[in-house]
Formats: sequence, C-alpha cells, structure tokens
Amino acid sequence: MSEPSASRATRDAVVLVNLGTPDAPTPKAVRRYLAEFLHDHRVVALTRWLWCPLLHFIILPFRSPRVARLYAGVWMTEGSPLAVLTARLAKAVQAELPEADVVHAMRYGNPSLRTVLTDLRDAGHARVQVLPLYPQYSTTTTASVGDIVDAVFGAQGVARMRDDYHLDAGWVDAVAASIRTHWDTHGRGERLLFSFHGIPQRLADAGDPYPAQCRASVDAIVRALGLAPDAALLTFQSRFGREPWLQPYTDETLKALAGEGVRVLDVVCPGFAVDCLETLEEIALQNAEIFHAHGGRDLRYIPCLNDAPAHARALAALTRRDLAARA
Ligand SMILES: C=CC1=C(C)c2cc3[nH]c(cc4nc(cc5[nH]c(cc1n2)c(C)c5CCC(=O)O)C(CCC(=O)O)=C4C)c(C)c3C=C
Ligand SMILES: [Fe+2]
Ligand SMILES: [Fe+2]
Repeated sequence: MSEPSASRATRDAVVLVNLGTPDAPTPKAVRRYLAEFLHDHRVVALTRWLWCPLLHFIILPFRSPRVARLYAGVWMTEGSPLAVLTARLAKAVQAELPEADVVHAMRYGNPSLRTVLTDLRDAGHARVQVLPLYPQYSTTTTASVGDIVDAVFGAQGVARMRDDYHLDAGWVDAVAASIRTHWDTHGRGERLLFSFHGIPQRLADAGDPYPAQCRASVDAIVRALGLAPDAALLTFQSRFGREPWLQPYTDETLKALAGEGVRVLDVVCPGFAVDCLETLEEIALQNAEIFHAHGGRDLRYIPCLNDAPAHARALAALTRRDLAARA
C-alpha cells in the first residue's frame, strides 16, 4: 500500500452511491448483476438452502433474458441509463462542491462500492462522506450500502453515511420545481400520481420506515406545490415475488383511474434519483400501455431530477452541511 499523499489526506471525499445496473443489455450481463443483487441478505432474507436453488435454477435463467430485452429498450448510447445518469449527477455535484473530491459507486455491479471505498481508504482521505442516492431510507437499500461502508472502514471515524434526505428542503423544492416545469410545458393532467419502488409489506410491518418516509415526502412536495393535502396519489411499483408488497400498487391504480374516466395523468417517481429501468421502462412504457389499454389517453411521465442544477445544488448543500457537522 502506498503512502497517502498530503493533498488526499486533507481533502474530503464524497461518494454518491446508487443501486447498480448491468454492464450490458445482454442475458449474461443481466444474470451477473441480478445474481449479485439477489444474493444480498438485505434484499432477500430467505434462508439460503431455500433461496439459492430457486434463484439459480428458476429466477436467474428465466428472468435474465426477459429483463435483458427490457434493458435493451431503454439503453443509451453510453450505457445503462442508471449508470450514465448517476455519473452525470456526480459530475454536476462535483461542480457545486469544489472543496471535495466527488465520486460515484454502485452497490451492485460497477463501479463497485467496495472497490471505490477501499481505494479512498488506501489513498488516505481523512474524511469520507457517503450519500446513498435513496431519498427515503430502507433496510433493503440504504442499510445495504451501510454494510459495505462498515465492512471497509470498520470502527474508524473516517467514513460517515447519511441515512436519508426525504424531507430536505432543497430536494423537496427541486422535485416540486420539476413538476411545475412539466405543467408549464405540457399543461396540467387531471391527476398527479407519485409512484415509489415498493418493498415487501412484511418489512414495513417489521419497522422499515420506508413507507412512512415516502408518505412524508409526498406531503412535503404537495405542500411546496401549494396543493391541497389530498391532491396527489401515492402508489408503489416494481413488485418482485409472490408475497404482498406495499399497496396501493401503481399498475392497479392506473387501471382504476382509467376506469373512473381519468384521461390525462401525470406520474412522478421521486424515490429514484435518476432515471432507470424502473422509470423509463416500467412507468413510461409498460404502465403507459396499461393506462391506454384501460381507456386512459395520456400518461405523462415527469423525469427524475437526474443531473438538473437544482438537484446537484441540493445534494451538494446537504453534503456540505454533513461535513460541517463532523468538524
Ligand atoms: C428506490 C429504491 C429501491 C428499493 C426500495 C428497491 C427494493 C427492491 N428491489 C428489488 C428487486 C429488483 N429491483 C430492480 C431494479 C431496481 N430497483 C431500484 C431501486 C430500489 N429497489 C432501481 C433504481 C432499479 C433499476 C436498476 C437499473 O438497472 O435501472 C431489479 C432489476 C430489474 C428486474 O429484474 O426487474 C430487481 C430484481 C427487491 C427484491 C427489493 C426489496 C426487497
Ligand atoms: Fe446462491
Ligand atoms: Fe428494486
């Protein structure tokens, strides 16, 4: 291991962490990614003798080719949307936070969180601030990032992680502004629906604060928009497996709304920092089709904040506060 350089040792490092994504829209790359993701005990806690045969002999062989085709449908020239947009967001945050070295990492896949943190530790950064790009805390996502931070840094006081930013005023205002901009450009839909990634209901029952934080985020954004408290709907998408997940489900709600005669619907997904398979494919393509098939006319998807200046400013400001609080 080389000696840490003086400049590294005195500069703060900031790591923006996202979920991760396959390296290519191919069955092989998707299988590798899903295997890493779905072996995480934070994501699937089933005992391994039950889960591994199911995962290796059924889920990975059958899901990987199907999901690879979905990725292919939204793949960008430079790569997976989640990878490309996370890298762009890190660059935008770096521009807003010149006093620190801002990098990004993925919990699953590349650039690997474990490798990025190990490199920062070995380079001798005095302080590492980790920001999981999940506004709402969940044991399935944020805590899993924390596992790697703990594994790399142990009890050293070098690395700290923020747990959530679901009520951060800068972030709430940035989401509200993105909805207002959408309305200014396209006009206002008949209803506004907030769709968040789900988790199993069992985890919420065991105390995962995720659904309460989603609710609190929606209430804050609705307030920032100056709307009545009941002006928006909150639903949960991306169910996986057979057990009940958080409800109401996004797809079932779309069908019901179309059935009630709603023709133009605005959908926003503020639980995702950047656009990805779950927004570009599941919401903007699949769910738009479901809405049409049930009589809806126009499902207008409002993009994630991605590398918008207001997003980068909000994340830079909260990280600056986190670093100042450590001084
Ligand atoms: C935003 C927060 C997320 C939570 C909470 C979450 C929980 C969760 N997810 C799965 C299973 C899958 N999720 C998949 C994709 C995916 N999930 C998130 C975010 C959260 N997941 C994102 C941003 C993405 C998109 C990644 C991309 O490459 O664009 C997938 C992979 C796709 C598929 O096979 O359908 C799976 C699987 C579980 C089981 C879970 C909580 C227990
Ligand atoms: Fe296994
Ligand atoms: Fe997920």
